Amino acid sequence: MTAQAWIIVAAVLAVLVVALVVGGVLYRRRRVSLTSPEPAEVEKAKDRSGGYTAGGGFNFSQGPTVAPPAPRKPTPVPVEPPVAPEPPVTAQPPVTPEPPVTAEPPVTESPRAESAPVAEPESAPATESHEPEVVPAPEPEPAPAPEPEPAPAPEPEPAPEPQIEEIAPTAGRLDRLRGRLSRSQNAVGKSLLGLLGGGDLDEDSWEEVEDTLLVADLGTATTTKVVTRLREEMAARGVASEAQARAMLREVLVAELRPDLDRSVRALPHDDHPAVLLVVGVNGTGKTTTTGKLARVLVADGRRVVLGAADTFRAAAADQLQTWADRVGAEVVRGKEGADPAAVAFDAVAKGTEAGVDVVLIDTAGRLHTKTGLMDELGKVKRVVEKKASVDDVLLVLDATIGQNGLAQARVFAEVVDITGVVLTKLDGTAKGGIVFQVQHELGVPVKLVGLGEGADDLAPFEPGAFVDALLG
Ligand SMILES: Nc1nc2c(ncn2[C@@H]2O[C@H](COP(=O)(O)OP(=O)(O)OP(=O)(O)O)[C@@H](O)[C@H]2O)c(=O)[nH]1
Repeated sequence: MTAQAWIIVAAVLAVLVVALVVGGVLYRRRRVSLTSPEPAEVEKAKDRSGGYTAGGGFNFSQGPTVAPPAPRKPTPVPVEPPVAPEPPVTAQPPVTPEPPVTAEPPVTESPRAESAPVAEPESAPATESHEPEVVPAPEPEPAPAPEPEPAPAPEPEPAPEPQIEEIAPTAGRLDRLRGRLSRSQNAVGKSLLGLLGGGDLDEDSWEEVEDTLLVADLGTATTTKVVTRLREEMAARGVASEAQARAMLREVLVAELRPDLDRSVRALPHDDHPAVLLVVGVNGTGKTTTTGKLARVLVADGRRVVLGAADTFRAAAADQLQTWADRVGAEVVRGKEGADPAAVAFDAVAKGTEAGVDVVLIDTAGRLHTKTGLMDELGKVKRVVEKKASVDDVLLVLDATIGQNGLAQARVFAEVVDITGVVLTKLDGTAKGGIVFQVQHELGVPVKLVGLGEGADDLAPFEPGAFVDALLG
């Protein structure tokens, strides 16, 4: 072959290679991708918080990882799931009684449905043969009126998108809500500072200090401790001004609130299942409200939340929770009225795990701590949930306005379920915030959150320093 022939062959080969490469690229571009989107994209799609991330304030942590429950047997729940939808009843087409066909085996439901008589088409096929008929001469057909345009089928109304609300920033909540506390609390602070600021106190004045602390619901044990420490500090340092008195009082009260306690809400998910939080307490303390407010905080933090409406005694309670959930785009698992609360709680955790959410918050029914049966039932709720996943936080909701009575409730609840945190609600409406000291002292469990109003964002983390500042005005 001549050199010229070689050049021609090489050129043809080069053109072929280029054509193959270009063809390959075009083919790839046109192909429909069946791979799932990048995990980050999925995360983004699922995140309904609008990318809002709290800058601090609330402190979330992961609960201790408990060994997974033993592999479940086919029937893991000892209770009937309440919300299992009834199998859809498919309407059977009317069946004309047929003469019994003896040779055939008994016909089961579905073949029967298939063998249902098929409606004849209205117009008989043109090929059918008929007796010759006298057909009248066709009348001249009037010009066909223009067919009216078929009215477009009304588009099904799209279900109204629930209005997702904007959530107040979670950082610095207690600071912003401090005014709520101080309005009702700082009468206590003023009176204490008035007494201590004068310097040397006589016995009557110390008694007055004691009375003030008792009226503020600090309880006898805490009051005695606080007064003893104040007397020691006063003797050691001396107090010449109200500012010094304030500093000393603040130090003693903050120390009494045990700033070392872990107040984080254990709402961070585990590797293979969501965090599970149980919200318990007496009727009307603010459980549902707190569950809703907490869901908002979590959503604002970019978490995906499922709410379990385990208050099955009152349909209104589940509705109330549903409203809270709709406002932040969370999902609610609820049962029929009167369903077993333990089963609803179990279902909520199952649903949350399956959907890969971060947190499942379970709102339980209010119960009188004096009703043994109801309290036993609460224990059952926790045990049943734990067949699915460990409960990370059991939050006892206490109404701060009821003072000492709240403590009695706390004791009974603590016997039935291991309380791991307290939410003190309605601190905006009471001068008895001292119950915080007692609850922690009695239960050895930290107050983690405080409710400071009926507003959707009136929930704040509890911070001893900020609380005492509010108390002292
Ligand atoms: N002022 C004030 N009111 C609150 C606070 N938290 C809850 N509430 C109100 O307390 C009332 C009872 O709250 P719920 O959340 O329904 O109480 P619950 O414990 O779920 O009640 P049951 O379902 O009956 O057990 C409602 O009117 C709430 O708005 C708070 O921090 N401050």
